[in-house]
Amino acid sequence: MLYHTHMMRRPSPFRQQSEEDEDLSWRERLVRFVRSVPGALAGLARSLRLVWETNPWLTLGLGLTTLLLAFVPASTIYLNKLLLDAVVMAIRESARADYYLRLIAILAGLQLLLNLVMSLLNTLSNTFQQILQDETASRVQYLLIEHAHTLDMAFFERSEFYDKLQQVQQEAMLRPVMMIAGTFSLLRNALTFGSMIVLLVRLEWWLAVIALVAPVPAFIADARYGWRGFQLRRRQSQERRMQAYLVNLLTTDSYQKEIKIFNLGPFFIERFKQFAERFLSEERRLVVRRYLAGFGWGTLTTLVSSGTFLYVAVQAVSGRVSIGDLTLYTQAANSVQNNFQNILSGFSSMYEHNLYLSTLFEVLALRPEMPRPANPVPLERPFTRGIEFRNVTFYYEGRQEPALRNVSFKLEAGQTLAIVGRNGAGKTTLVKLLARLYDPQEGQILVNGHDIREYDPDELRREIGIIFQDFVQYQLLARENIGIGQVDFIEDRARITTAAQKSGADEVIARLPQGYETMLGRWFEEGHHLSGGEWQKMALARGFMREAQILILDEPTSALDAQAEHELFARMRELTRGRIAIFISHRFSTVRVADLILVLERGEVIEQGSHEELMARGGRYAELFNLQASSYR
Ligand SMILES: Nc1ncnc2c1ncn2[C@@H]1O[C@H](COP(=O)(O)OP(=O)(O)OP(=O)(O)O)[C@@H](O)[C@H]1O
Repeated sequence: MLYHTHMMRRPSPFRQQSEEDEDLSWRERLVRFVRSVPGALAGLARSLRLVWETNPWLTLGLGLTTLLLAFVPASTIYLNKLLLDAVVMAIRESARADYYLRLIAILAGLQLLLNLVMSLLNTLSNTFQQILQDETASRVQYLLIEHAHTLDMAFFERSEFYDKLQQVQQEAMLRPVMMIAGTFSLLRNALTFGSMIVLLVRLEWWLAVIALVAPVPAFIADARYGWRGFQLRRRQSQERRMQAYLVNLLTTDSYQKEIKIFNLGPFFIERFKQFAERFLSEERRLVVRRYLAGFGWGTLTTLVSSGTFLYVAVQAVSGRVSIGDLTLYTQAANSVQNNFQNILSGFSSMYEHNLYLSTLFEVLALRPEMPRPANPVPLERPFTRGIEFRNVTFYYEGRQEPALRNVSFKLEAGQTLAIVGRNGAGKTTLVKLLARLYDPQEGQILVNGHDIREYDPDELRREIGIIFQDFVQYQLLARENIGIGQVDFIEDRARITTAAQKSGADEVIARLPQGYETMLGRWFEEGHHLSGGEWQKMALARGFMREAQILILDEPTSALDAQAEHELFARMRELTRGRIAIFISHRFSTVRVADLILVLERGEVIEQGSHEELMARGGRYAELFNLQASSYR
């Protein structure tokens, strides 16, 4: 439990807000509620647009059936009254029993018809809502991934962004339809309510007033718990993300090896359990309190309706109203109370839906921060002017130390650059900046004579083929694993085969049971597992698939065996002919062939030149080169 207090009591940006909530007076709560109305209406309008765009016909169908249903209860109650009165008359006036029996039969037939219509409308309404719900959830998911795709790299490195995404995925998918269905049923309740009031006022106006007032406290209590529930989820979202991460750790193939060998299973499972216990107990407390409060206030309503019944029954005994009227009045009074309660709780759940939806719309409203040029300079192929970094300094968000400091170098078209340096020196950062995953805070990067900010980022990236050190092992077919290197050519078998030959992946594929049609990875049926080096050859083929002007390989041979590495580098000149090639490597044997070598240390270029120049200089490069060469002797 120590772990709990340490992990969970961490200050959270949302905690303060929710604790303030506990101290609010009724008046302040009312003010907050009234202030939230415009927000809820805006949320309603946005949801309506979303749902309507998903499927206008179903939305219309749901609206129509819901509204038609509004008039069923009053009609049923009125028919009941007529039926009862006819029964009483038939008993009283036995001479005209035949007439009344016929009337009873007609009324009973109408009642049956009404019930059938009601059940049909209910069925349609439920069907429409269910389908609309599924379609909207899928569309929200689609909008989310489509939107996430437009956002800059930096968003994905911010934990608040992940928290919001997580919250949206857990809570916001079904809310738009719930909001709309809630609004329709609100209207429905309002109409039913109106029709009942008409029936009720015929007896005593003040009975209508009592029925109206009784459910108000229950509504306020419910809205308050809705707000608390939302606050709780918000507060927990960091921890819930950690919990999802633990599940992922324990259920994903690539983590299993290490988890088994270090015997981490029980450790992570225990950690998961602690999170779960904490969430469940918080959740339980809230649910119990919410429903107990609902029960308490609901009892008030029940007392009022019993009182009403007693009053009207006494009236019936004294002959002031008929037996039919007695049932009508008691049913209508009940219905008014229920409807009014439904209307109020409808408002409170709309308020709750809106809280979750606002997070969804917040995420969807995020815009990329990296500016795109209004009139981009076209990127000419082939490059004639190479690459230049001019005094580039770059800080990652939230970091005090720059990852790159005042980096300058120049590379001609067709040349090869090698970047060396210790772990964390900034090598990968440098190539990420070249691909404009981030913009540097100072300095300029030029590609083919223009600042890269003048190009359209997508067009720039089309000319860059990168295979990162932590390349992705796509759980897709072998040919797709290569083809996605240039996705518009994914069906081009000749190009895929050529790329595979260049990286040596063709030999790997030749040994696979279905060749290019083999599923890779173990996540899906008949997936085939590859070794680290085999995966790397697939990733390299992906790089060669792309006929980009700049080919960047971040430790491209780290997992290859000595022979494969040698073969690749023996052909590297030919493979990258006419293009700019950039390697990041810790192996000096591969580095020495480069036209230009940059030695990075703590984000700074401390030496640059060809292998011969740097060796002659006798500096850091020469020292590292000799160090590595001696270990091979
Ligand atoms: N996304 C990120 N957010 C914040 N800091 C980062 C991020 N990526 C890298 N860094 C930091 O920037 C510095 C340079 O990292 P970089 O990945 O460029 O090093 P590298 O030279 O490629 O290292 P290696 O040889 O280990 O691959 C490191 O201190 C690292 O912690």
